[in-house]
Amino acid sequence: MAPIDLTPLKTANVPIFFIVGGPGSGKGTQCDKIVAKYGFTHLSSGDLLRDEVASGSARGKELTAIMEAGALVPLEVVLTLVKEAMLKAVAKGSKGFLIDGYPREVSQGVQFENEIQPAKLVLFFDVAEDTLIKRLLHRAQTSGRADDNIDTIKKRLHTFTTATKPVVDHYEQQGKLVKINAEGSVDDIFAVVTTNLDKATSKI
Ligand SMILES: Nc1ncnc2c1ncn2[C@H]1C[C@H](O)[C@@H](COP(=O)(O)OP(=O)(O)O)O1
Ligand SMILES: [Mg+2]
Repeated sequence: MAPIDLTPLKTANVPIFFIVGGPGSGKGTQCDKIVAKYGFTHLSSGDLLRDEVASGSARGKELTAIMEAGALVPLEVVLTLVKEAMLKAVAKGSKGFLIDGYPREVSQGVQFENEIQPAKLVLFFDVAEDTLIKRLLHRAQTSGRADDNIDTIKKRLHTFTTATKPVVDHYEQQGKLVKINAEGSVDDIFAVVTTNLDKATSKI
């Protein structure tokens, strides 16, 4: 496969925020609100993967089996989908990016930042496991997502705890982590989010 030319993305040099949190922690909900207020582009790696599956491509068929097992998709595949989506958005004048659900492992973050550009901040939505399970079972009633069932939820929580917690520690050590208690109401959480984004995006 030919390497992707990332020059337009690097030249745009818009801020990039990683959005991290367990399944059901409210990443999608908060990102919708951030997009409305700041005009950033929200890219959910899970959505990009599900779109690829729905497209029926060969790449999509390989992904189906992995996602149904609640496991992580190979790094190269996710990063390629993210890059393609970022290039499309930059061509349309994107002001910045919310990368939701990525990195899931430290190596994913390192590779992304080496190949594209460093993230400005990492927002971590911190929610207890029993709350996550409650929210996901509730979402399952309307989401139609194959992975919103109790068996897959438990596997995803395990995958999150083992693979993603080190991501949180990694960015904490770099001083880029914003840990947000996300047990409260959507609006209370968003107030904390905006305080941090305003600080990070102010020119002064
Ligand atoms: N602060 C909050 N309080 C209660 N429910 C919330 C919440 N934020 C999100 N939800 C609901 C919406 C969904 O049904 C479910 C999962 O939210 P989501 O935004 O889809 O999470 P994620 O994208 O992190 O998986 O929880
Ligand atoms: Mg989501």
